[in-house]
Amino acid sequence: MDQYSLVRVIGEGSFGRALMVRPVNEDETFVMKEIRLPKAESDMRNSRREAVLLSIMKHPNIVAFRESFEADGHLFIVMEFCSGGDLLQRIQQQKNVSFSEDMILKWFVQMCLATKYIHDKRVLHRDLKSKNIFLTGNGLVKVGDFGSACTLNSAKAFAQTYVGTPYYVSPEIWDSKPYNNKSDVWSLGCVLYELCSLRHPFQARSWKSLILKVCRGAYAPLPSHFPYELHYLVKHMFKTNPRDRPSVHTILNSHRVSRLLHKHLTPESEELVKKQECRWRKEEGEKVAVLLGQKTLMTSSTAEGLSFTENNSIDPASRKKWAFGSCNTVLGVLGNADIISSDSMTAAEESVCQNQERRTRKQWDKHPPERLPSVLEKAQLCSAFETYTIHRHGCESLRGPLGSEQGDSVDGPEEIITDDSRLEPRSDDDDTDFEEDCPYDWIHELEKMVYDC
Ligand SMILES: Nc1ncnc2c1ncn2[C@@H]1O[C@H](COP(=O)(O)OP(=O)(O)OP(=O)(O)O)[C@@H](O)[C@H]1O
Repeated sequence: MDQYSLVRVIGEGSFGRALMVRPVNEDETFVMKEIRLPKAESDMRNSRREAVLLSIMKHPNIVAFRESFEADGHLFIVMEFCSGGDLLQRIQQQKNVSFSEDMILKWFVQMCLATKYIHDKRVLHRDLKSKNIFLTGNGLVKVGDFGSACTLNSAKAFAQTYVGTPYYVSPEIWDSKPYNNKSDVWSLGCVLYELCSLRHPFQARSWKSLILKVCRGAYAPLPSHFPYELHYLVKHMFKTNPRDRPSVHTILNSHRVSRLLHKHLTPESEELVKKQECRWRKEEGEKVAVLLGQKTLMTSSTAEGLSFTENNSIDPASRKKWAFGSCNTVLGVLGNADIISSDSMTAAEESVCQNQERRTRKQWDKHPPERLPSVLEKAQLCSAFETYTIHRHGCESLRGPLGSEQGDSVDGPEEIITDDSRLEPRSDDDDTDFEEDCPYDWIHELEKMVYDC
């Protein structure tokens, strides 16, 4: 700690603080994340995971790790400082002036390269959003915040809770299916959409409306001046069935947009793409797993059922298969649920609730989706989930990070297109090449949030 001097506090997250620091005798500044370490050993391992995962990510489009250490009950992670701030801030600075197509593609291709690198290591980021994507002084994109990331087949990941940021969460998560590489693609699609339209694709006034829009893949079309390839890409990234969504590898290599993206590669990125040609290698995943103290790795996502071996790891032969179709259960339940209006919330309820306590994740009860309407009716728009970011001012409606001052008028049907073909399953199993061990019981977490707040 003594080897760094504090320049300023950059911000505060649910975990602790982010500080700008300068090493003694050096000119360069860094970001130091100060994370309160929980007392329980298992929770401590979860906190350390961010440092471990960041330390193995060496890519020009991922925030560079410098070192990590522990002192006074805190974990400190020192990393590259991105002086251009995060993409959310950058979008907000635009004040409704569109980014150029060139700028969007230049940024997007870098996000894809970073995500491909992460996926090739058999890691899922699980919290890709404009707030977690940074810009350097010379305009390079850096993906950061591995606080929610996980590897495969980990009993620890199983014991840990995650929901993500609701505005970026894919339909399969709302439908309690496993998080997979395509869930990250969905979130990337949200970021791409934000860059193109300066608003979030799934703005809503209520939880119900948000989840329905996400599960139907219903979004307002991109501004028409964008090229056909971008419209086409967004449409595919928002396919409700993850099997129909392209992987990042496909987006970069064999999608209709790939050629356009390749035109926007920097010379360094071009080199990288050449090197990255080969897809994930088993040894890479094994290295990550070993680092995290895990024993085995999953290699397939196609076996039926799901069961645990005696040592609580998942039996590879029992991996769950995707159900065909999209989240009809959740949609069905929500379709009959009362509209939950955020207007009924009090100011106190809107304040950010930080639920530090993590408990072992529970499995679904017998009829999980039926719990949804009753839980959501009581749910407040507060961030019991660490990365949940919904800002609300005054007494207007629920708004996402990019919500306009006037509040949304997007709940009405007029602007929304729903492409029924997206609900049709298309077998593309090869491309959904890995997923998380087991779906989260996010409703349980929601219940905790409702009753603990
Ligand atoms: N490497 C970085 N370079 C520049 N700014 C950073 C960097 N990492 C984080 N920040 C900034 O520091 C602030 C705190 O970020 P951090 O990711 O630690 O928490 P958060 O995203 O605000 O909250 P949470 O992680 O709980 O969702 C944010 O304003 C973020 O933009």
